[in-house]
Amino acid sequence: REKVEMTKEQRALMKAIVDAYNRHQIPQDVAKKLLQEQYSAEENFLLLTEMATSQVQVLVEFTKNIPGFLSLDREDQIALLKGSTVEAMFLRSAQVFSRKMPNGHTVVLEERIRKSGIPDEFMTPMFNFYKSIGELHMVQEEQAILTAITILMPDRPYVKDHQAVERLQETMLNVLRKLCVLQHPQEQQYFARLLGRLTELRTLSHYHAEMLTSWKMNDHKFTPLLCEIWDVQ
Ligand SMILES: O=C1N(Cc2ccc(-c3nnn[nH]3)cc2)c2ccc(Br)cc2C12CCN(S(=O)(=O)c1cccs1)CC2
Repeated sequence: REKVEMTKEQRALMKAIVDAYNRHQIPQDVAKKLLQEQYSAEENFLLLTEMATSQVQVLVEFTKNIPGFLSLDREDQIALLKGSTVEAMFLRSAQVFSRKMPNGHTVVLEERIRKSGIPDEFMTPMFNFYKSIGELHMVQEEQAILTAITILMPDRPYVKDHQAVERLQETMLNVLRKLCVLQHPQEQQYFARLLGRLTELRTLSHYHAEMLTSWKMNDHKFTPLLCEIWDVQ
């Protein structure tokens, strides 16, 4: 098998994306609030909403730092952000949640999320996804690039310049493919497994859209940013 090596450009691109991914984190006090006391379902929901709002802000900042993103057509930039936020947020939540939270906390958070008015038929696929991400033991470079690949999905609704997005995503996929070979030499199909998670994310985002409707019915409140990005109300 030929020796896989990253080019100088690929290493620079990877560094830029990882730095952006790590630079923007949600304020830990928000996540900590979830862990503190026992709240009612409504208060839990409000905390998750607050956290989701910070997550979206963090994802917008991360996206702006993806090399090439800001040179895309402005309306396409918006279309990519709106189309990918739920998937990118769930991917990042699963990554951070399994890494950041000491075991005891995960149990508490799981129970808080369960008790926040999220329907069970959504909890199961969500936690299956979260576990399947944890089992991959992605290095942070893989996490950051996989998140960028999710955002640069050319087939999002209303994207006009399909080619331009495809070219950017292709560059990321090439870096991720090499990275997987270098980081997981024993697992031939590791790269394919990572991409398989993106399919699982699409299913989650369909569930999420359904949930939004039911939350809207039971007049759950969302922040202006989430209403804007999720077309709520
Ligand atoms: O909140 C979640 N969590 C807990 C969580 C998320 C992120 C951090 C964190 N810490 N530091 N950086 N990030 C900590 C805990 C989590 C964990 C795994 C998966 Br899969 C998914 C989630 C959601 C994502 C948002 N939804 S949501 O349905 O969009 C919704 C919005 C409003 C009310 S409910 C709920 C589940």
